[in-house]
Amino acid sequence: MAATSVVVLDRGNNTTCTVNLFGATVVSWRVNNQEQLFVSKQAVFDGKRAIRGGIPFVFPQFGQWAFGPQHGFARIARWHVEKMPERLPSGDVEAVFSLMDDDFTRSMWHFQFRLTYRLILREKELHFNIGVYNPSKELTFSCQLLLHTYFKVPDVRRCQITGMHGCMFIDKELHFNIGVYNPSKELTFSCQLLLHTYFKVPDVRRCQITGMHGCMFIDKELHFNIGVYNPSKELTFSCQLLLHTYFKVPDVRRCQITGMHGCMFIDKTREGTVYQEGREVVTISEWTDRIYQNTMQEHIITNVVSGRKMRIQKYNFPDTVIWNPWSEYAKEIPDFGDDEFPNMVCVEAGRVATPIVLLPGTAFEASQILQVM
Ligand SMILES: O=P(O)(O)OC[C@H]1O[C@@H](O)[C@H](O)[C@@H](O)[C@@H]1O
Repeated sequence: MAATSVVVLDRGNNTTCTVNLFGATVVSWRVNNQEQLFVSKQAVFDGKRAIRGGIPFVFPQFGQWAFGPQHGFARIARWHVEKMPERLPSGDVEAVFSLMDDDFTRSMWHFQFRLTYRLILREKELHFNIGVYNPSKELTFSCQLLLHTYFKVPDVRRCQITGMHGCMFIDKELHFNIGVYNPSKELTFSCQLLLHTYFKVPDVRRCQITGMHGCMFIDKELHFNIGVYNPSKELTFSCQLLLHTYFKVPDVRRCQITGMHGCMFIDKTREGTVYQEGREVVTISEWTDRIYQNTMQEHIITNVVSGRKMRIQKYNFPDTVIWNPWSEYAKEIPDFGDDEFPNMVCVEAGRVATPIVLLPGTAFEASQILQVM
């Protein structure tokens, strides 16, 4: 498969959605031949760098990451086509993409995971359904335990043992069944261990003990340090998820964005200071990089392509990031034109402020609907 393989959902009437399998990046969404998404003229399609525009898929990390690239690996990983575009009885077109852990993802993040990304192209809408699964198996164990005690008796033929009357038995040994319960949620434990041996000596004042010369000591007991190793891997993972949507707009200075009023936001242009949004609508007239928390389920962006409105509806995506690099920061982005900033705004639905925690065998689902109004 070439680095830039694409899958096209075609609903007819020049309404299409194009997905590049590199990152499952939606690189185009045309409604009646009108492109709704911004892709930079300087975007690079080399199968290495994240595509600058469209809808990159941010997972498992939003922002800088100590273990891998900014915004995680999903946007630079090769996704699979789970279901090729198919026309539904409604006339809408559906396609499903997926990403699972492999050597590439495990080189940064050792967890097993599976992402499914279902897109449905409707007449004026694009639907996104995302599933994040943790397929790891539980670490609960079952076991048997027995104290195999040998009692000393003068003659076993003269012993009598009570307590078994009426019990079923399957062999000739005497089993003590003892329940063992593993109450752990966390898999990693820390503990201390000590063999508290009482040596019998005639007079402790005459004993000499070697082997401590030069050692630090904290009390008067003799400690034997024994390493204990828990070989289980962590199976529960936490992650962040975000659809980094670049909307195409004729002039970002004329856009208004609803749904943030009263929300707290982290302002990344002001060293992460937290503020509360006092405006009914957010407007953009400078470098903007904000993580709004617990935003409304719906945002409306005014003055997008052809002066229309764009509605964003989101489910299980509590946060909304708003980003525009403006002229000063645009210059620092190699795959973004210096003069392109007025023609885009990123309004990104996600779950980033508090991470998603997935125990083995559990799933998280979220969705977004974009609608041209
Ligand atoms: O250049 P990247 O990695 O695609 O990121 C673009 C922007 O993405 C936004 O989501 C972040 O809030 C910004 O801080 C970041 O600059």
